[in-house]
Amino acid sequence: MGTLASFSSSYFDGGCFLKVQNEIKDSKIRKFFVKASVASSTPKSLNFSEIKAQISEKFRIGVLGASGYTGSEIIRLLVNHPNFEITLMTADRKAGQSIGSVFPHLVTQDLPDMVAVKDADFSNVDAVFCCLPHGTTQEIIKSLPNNLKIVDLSADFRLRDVDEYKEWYGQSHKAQDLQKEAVYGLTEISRKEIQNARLVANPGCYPTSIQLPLIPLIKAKLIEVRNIIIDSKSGVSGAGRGAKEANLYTEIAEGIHSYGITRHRHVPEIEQGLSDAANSEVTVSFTPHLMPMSRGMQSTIYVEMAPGVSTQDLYQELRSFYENEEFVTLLKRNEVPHTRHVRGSNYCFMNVFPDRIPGRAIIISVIDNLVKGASGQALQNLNLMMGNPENTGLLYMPLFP
Ligand SMILES: NC(=O)C1=CN([C@@H]2O[C@H](COP(=O)(O)OP(=O)(O)OC[C@H]3O[C@@H](n4cnc5c(N)ncnc54)[C@H](OP(=O)(O)O)[C@@H]3O)[C@@H](O)[C@H]2O)C=CC1
Ligand SMILES: CC(=O)N[C@@H](CCC(=O)OP(=O)(O)O)C(=O)O
Repeated sequence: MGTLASFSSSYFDGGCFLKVQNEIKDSKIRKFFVKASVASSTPKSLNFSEIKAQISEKFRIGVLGASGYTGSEIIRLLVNHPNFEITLMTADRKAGQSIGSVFPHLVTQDLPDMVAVKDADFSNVDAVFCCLPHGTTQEIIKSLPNNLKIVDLSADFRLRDVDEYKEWYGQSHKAQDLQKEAVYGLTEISRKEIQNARLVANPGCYPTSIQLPLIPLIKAKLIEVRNIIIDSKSGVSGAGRGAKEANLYTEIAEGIHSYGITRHRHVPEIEQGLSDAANSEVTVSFTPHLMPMSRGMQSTIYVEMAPGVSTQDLYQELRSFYENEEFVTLLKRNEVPHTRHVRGSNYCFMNVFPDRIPGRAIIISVIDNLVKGASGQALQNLNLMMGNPENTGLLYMPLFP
């Protein structure tokens, strides 16, 4: 099998993987190569024992809430991950079912059946993605073995102030010690802290699309922190898979509507992140809208620039802040970000435009709410926490058309 090393180097050096792929007889090793092809960071050449070691030493991953939209999205990403292997999946009403029966698009995957959280065996798991509704999440996380690394996709550990949590989420926090430990996981902003965290609070989808463009501009003092107006739009998968009358096709199709006006629970999360960046209290006007599309999110943000600052300055700042970032892309001047151009990917596309009113600018950012707004960013974070290159398993191009 010494030839494997040359297969690997010929693939990694020459990009001729498809040609050699069929010559690799061992299906497990072939699978490894297929998976490695999505990880840009895979070493240039590996010998056989290194390959074996990588195959057998995958981290064992639990997905809590595998029967939901963010759960199924993390599974979609994980099945092609070279260093992670799903060993546990949980559901609530759908406990006992196979993933293929609940999500037919995943029927080809050989995965464990879903079990109830109370019946889950965590001895077989190194890390979990917690894709559960807020409120229930904190109690479940509190009951997990404390050697597990956790990325929580719910809102339960995002707000540092437990009184604020109570005010916006209508219940007292039941895991306040863990809340103190949690690191807010906006990857591009808090990479170092995330690397050393045991529990990461993955940001909400709206806050991700809003904070990514605003934090660098606020830190550089290029925009006024008063008078920030944010208009956001989300696809319906943002509301989860649970059946709700308000999310019926007839209620969503052929129109859009605003909701949560002045009181959406992402307001304190957005203000917490922007206030940290400003080192002073920031308040925002934020109105989300529901769009007749399954996935995608756009935030259109109206800001007042600091005296003497131009949109060119905002553009330059975002360009230098994100120039080495894999997943945040500042488009060329005048190019308009579209949600359809990031669909199914972990990218955030953004741009800055001069307003007609002097001194004001309009910033547009787009993400896929289920990927950069949820499961993709969660995987980016767990990669960091487990010592993997951050982009591992995330280099899918957007699905278009
Ligand atoms: N959808 C999105 O775009 C985003 C969602 N989030 C957050 O991620 C989390 C998951 O969201 P999403 O996947 O959309 O939600 P879904 O409603 O689609 O899925 C919820 C999951 O949790 C399980 N579940 C529900 N109640 C319980 C319970 N009491 N005990 C154990 N398991 C339970 C469900 O199981 P079963 O199906 O068997 O009932 C299902 O697997 C939420 O906190 C959400 O706010 C964050 C960012 C974006
Ligand atoms: C369209 C839609 O309903 N979206 C959800 C936000 C999704 C999200 O990010 O929620 P978490 O904060 O729980 O993670 C909402 O407005 O509540």
